Amino acid sequence: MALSDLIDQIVAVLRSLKNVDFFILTCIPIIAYFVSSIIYRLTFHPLAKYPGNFIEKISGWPEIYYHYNGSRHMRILEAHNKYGPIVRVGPNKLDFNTTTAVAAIHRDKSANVKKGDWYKTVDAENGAFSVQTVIDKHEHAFRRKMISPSFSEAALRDSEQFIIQNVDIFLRRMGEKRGSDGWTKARDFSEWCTYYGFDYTSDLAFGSRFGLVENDEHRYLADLLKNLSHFVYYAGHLPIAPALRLVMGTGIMNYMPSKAARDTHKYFLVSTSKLHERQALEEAFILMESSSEKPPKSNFNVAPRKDIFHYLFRSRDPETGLALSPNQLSADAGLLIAAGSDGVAITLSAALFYLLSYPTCLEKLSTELQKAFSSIEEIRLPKLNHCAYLHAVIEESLRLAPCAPSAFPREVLSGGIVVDGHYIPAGITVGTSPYALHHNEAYYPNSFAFIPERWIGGAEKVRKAKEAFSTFSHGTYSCIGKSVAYLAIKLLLARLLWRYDVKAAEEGNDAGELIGGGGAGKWKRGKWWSRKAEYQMEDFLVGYRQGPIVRFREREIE
Ligand code: HEM
Repeated sequence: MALSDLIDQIVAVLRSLKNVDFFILTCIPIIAYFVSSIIYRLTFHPLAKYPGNFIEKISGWPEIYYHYNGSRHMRILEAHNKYGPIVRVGPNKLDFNTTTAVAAIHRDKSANVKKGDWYKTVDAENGAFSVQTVIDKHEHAFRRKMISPSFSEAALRDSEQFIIQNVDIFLRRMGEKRGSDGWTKARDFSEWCTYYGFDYTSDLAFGSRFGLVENDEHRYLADLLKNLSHFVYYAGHLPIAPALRLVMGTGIMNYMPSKAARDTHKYFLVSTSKLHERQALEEAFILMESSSEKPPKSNFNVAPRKDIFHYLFRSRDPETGLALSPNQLSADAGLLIAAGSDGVAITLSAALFYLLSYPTCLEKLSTELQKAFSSIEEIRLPKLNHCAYLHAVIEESLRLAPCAPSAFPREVLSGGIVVDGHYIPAGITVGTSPYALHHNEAYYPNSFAFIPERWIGGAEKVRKAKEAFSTFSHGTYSCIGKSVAYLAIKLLLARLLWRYDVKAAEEGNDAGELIGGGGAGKWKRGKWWSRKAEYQMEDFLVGYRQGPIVRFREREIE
């Protein structure tokens, strides 16, 4: 059909409409609005001069789709490679790929920015913000002060023995189901590390483990958290987010058409019920202490452990004497389970993937561990922190697979901000993306290669690498659990490789590649996940992953 025939037919249909006047009166203004806003965004908008993909300059929808589809981190990197260090990634959004921008936006504690509105959706289920999602700067300072005692030196020292118990349970499971050749059956290491993440975190936060490593009763939690991350990641940017927040935390969530939305609701019910369990123990103990009649020995007359909530229940604002509200405690409970589990699990899986891909690095690390420790029990602090190569392997894994790979939104406040010599006015969202920074060749030459040596030796080389390293973020809002994370990663990786030989499993991998990399397993899904030598992640706020699929064999101890 010729174009003119098609147009004639459309006109005929329009003419046949009874309310043709109404149709024209409503359509024309809508079309005019869209056309004029596109023209404005490309011409007079304060970000008009910045480079970026056309579609992202004129609309925020592509970015929402990237949040949904898991490819955001790789698209941002591609945009930087194409357009340079400053890229317009949305009509009102800039992403920077320089260490000077990291300093201006994150390291500078007086930076004229606040957390973006997206944070409002993350904890809407709890009716209160967590320490991570609270937007008001003074309120955040208060929350950070309240949670700090849980992450003191003393608390870290206390937590080591509990992490070790979790590591030992994990190692026993890894050694099960051996064949006649001594090698165990194949297992998805990322899945088991996720279970470990939930177990050690619940142990440190609430003094009792979920027990995912031992049995499957609570393994559904892994899916709940993945779906929650995915849901809040994209839904927090939807134009209907304010309305959505009104129903979050209510029973309506159980009837939402999206499973991810329903799972978000379930996740917070579980984290809050874990908190209530811990609180009941605390209250029963306090009651027992104040009572003149001591009850027979039971769970309740043993002092609860000095876990994270032990400190949080006792924290008071020194000026007002205020404690955290029940909703604020619930929000922190949900955050702590998520924050403590995923980052550690991703790093461990990525580390094993790269060590198997780079056998000389594996050999070097194993030798360091065998030399440093004569028994597995010796593998603990402070000696653990003297293993330079172990530390370098972990830094390199955190660099290549940063747990939260894309920028967290920071909104410029009234008065603007200058970043890399550019004045950015109020209302614009700015950010730096760890995945893009970590693949910036100026800071990490041969950036896709796994080179732990980047983190050892030459002072200038290491200084440069550290400056761009953004996995834990920087400044006021940086990760408060960083030392716990390093301890949980180091203890598991060192004890695992001290005790077991490890190899990639052969089956399930028709491309002959290590699962976890592009080209293998589920990652056969197109251009964004095609780098075969890279540990692949889907960016759903935190990275979701698969593999490596591995086997273990008890090492012969000389
Ligand atoms: C490899 C592991 C980890 C990584 C990569 C990581 C990364 C991060 C990042 C990037 C932030 C800043 C988020 C933002 O700007 O919105 C953050 C905040 C936070 N993380 Fe971690 N984290 C890890 C482990 C942990 C652990 C083990 C805990 C506690 C048990 C924890 C607790 C927190 C808390 C409470 C915050 C909020 C801090 C604040 O806003 O003041 N994280 N983390």
